[in-house]
Amino acid sequence: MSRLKTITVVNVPFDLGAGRRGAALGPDAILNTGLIPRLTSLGHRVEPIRTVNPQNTTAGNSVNSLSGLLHLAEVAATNRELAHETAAIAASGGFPLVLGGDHSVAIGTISGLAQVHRKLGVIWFDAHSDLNTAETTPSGNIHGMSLSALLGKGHDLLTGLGGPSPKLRPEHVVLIGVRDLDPGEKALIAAEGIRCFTMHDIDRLGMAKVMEEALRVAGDRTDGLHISFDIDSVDPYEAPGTGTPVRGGLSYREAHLAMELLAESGLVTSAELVEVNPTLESDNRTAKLAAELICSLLGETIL
Ligand SMILES: NC(=[NH2+])NCCC[C@H](N)C(=O)O
Ligand SMILES: [Mn+2]
Ligand SMILES: [Mn+2]
Repeated sequence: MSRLKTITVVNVPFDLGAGRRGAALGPDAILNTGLIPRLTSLGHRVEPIRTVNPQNTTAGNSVNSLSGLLHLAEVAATNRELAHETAAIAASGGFPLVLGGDHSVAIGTISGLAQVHRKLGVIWFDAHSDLNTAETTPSGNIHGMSLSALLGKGHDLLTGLGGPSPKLRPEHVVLIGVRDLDPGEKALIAAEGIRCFTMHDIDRLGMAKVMEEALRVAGDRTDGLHISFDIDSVDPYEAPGTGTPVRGGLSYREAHLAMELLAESGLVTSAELVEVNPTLESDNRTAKLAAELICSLLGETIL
């Protein structure tokens, strides 16, 4: 696959999947750093931006405490629309670049991609694993349930979105940067045999080795490779503007190295960058980091 891509940015200003508001401002903050001209100067063709128009308001809301899932109707409606976008872009051979929004948008992004890539590999960068279900969630926040939904575990409105469930096979999924797991998530990782590179593994092996193995799991014998990047995988010192920060994360260089190695692999077919919350910082530090990481993923190098 060519290193130069036709990229379509899809904005998803939605944050009802998270426990606090603000990530809906992420797409604008990231774009404001000058991301598009930077991508163009790398040689990519950048199509007009698409924006999913979610019902991102709690007025007349659907907080559904019976199902244990907060704002389920809004999350499902937003992701249905998003799935249409990513499916159409991928089907035309383009590179979908989704800007969230909270991490519940991965449900729509990947459900759309799965319509085109029958054996999609996913590398999921996150402090968390987002493998809760209505039964195991400590919060009710759907951004903590997106990966389990894609693996076919959870509410029908989420698992069945945009095509048959499951969207992903556990053997094609890799988690990187993990350091905060709920008990039910640990059980699911073990039961499904999901490859999980925790911060401990990154400390021991180094990021280069971790990426080599991650690419083998998600990049070999798959027909597409998606990068789902939760900015809270990076240490809060570098990425303070996010809703659920956890100490002890990826360093600035570890995060960039991971993106550079993915670019070198030539295997990546789509990406999303989520959980940037500009209301939690004053200097746009986290949005700038997000834009930089996207550029590294899409071929920017130091030399
Ligand atoms: N995408 C995220 N930032 N997820 C955070 C999830 C936190 C916690 N595990 C929960 O389920 O509520
Ligand atoms: Mn996440
Ligand atoms: Mn997270």
